[in-house]
Amino acid sequence: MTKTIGYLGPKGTFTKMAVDSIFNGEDKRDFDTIPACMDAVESGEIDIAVVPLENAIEGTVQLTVDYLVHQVRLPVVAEVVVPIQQHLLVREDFDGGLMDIREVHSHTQAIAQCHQFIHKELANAEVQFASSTAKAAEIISTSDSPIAAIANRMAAKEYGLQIMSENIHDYPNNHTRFVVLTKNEDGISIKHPVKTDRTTLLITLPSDQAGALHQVLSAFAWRKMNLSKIESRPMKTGLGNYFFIIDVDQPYDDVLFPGVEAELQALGCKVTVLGTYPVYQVEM
Ligand SMILES: O=C(O)C(=O)C[C@]1(C(=O)O)C=C[C@@H](O)C=C1
Repeated sequence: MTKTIGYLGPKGTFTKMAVDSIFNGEDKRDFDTIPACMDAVESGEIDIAVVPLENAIEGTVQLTVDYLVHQVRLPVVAEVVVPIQQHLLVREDFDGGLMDIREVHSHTQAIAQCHQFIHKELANAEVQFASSTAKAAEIISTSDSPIAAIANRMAAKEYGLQIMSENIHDYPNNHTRFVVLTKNEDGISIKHPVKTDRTTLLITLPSDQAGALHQVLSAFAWRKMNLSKIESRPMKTGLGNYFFIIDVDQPYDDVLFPGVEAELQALGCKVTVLGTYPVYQVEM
């Protein structure tokens, strides 16, 4: 049966690029926000959501992580890493220079990835946040004011815009990790070589215990389990209360992971497995 896949729209977002790079003919539906996309999987309206999780320049997409942890606990079943190239787009009929641009529109993550360019090259432009990079492109395509969007090449095509400056992200090695969320992974087939396998854990420490984080990390260290990310986020229950998200670069197994979980539980930690999944790397 055809699966329905939700993504942050409209057409031309980086998330849509991520979806197209791993899924072929499925039914693809765009949503206005990342939470709306995840809610639609939770309610059963769609089968799969693909959402951004982390960017190499700007770090964690906090909205995704917080919504996943606090609102809808959907299993992560795959990850796709996509190269991100940000371009400055203007209407075809714009014939001014960079200093003539009065507003620059984009998603918060894209604005953050291009801070230096905006600061140095767009000194007369006011930053306007949009719900996605493609939404920003759509907005500027309908305005005859001297305004620009930061978005990708697909958005330029989709909304009939010209690329005024290419690759304006502040650091060249720009990639975003997207995760595939679903309640039922049966029938999902991704035809792409798997780069690695990863397991993501959510760990809550016992409150105010000296050396607790050190003990947590030791449980992985002496088993020689490689951690590729550790990040703390507020529990939202009061200042000083945090949980940790830990990425382990190996698939869940029947020996090492249950051992870690038992050890951490004995320390008073709460451990939840958010997913164990293949990671796909897309080249553009
Ligand atoms: O606005 C988009 O195009 C998105 O798909 C969202 C998003 C993000 O939230 O990180 C995805 C990848 C890029 O890092 C910039 C924006």
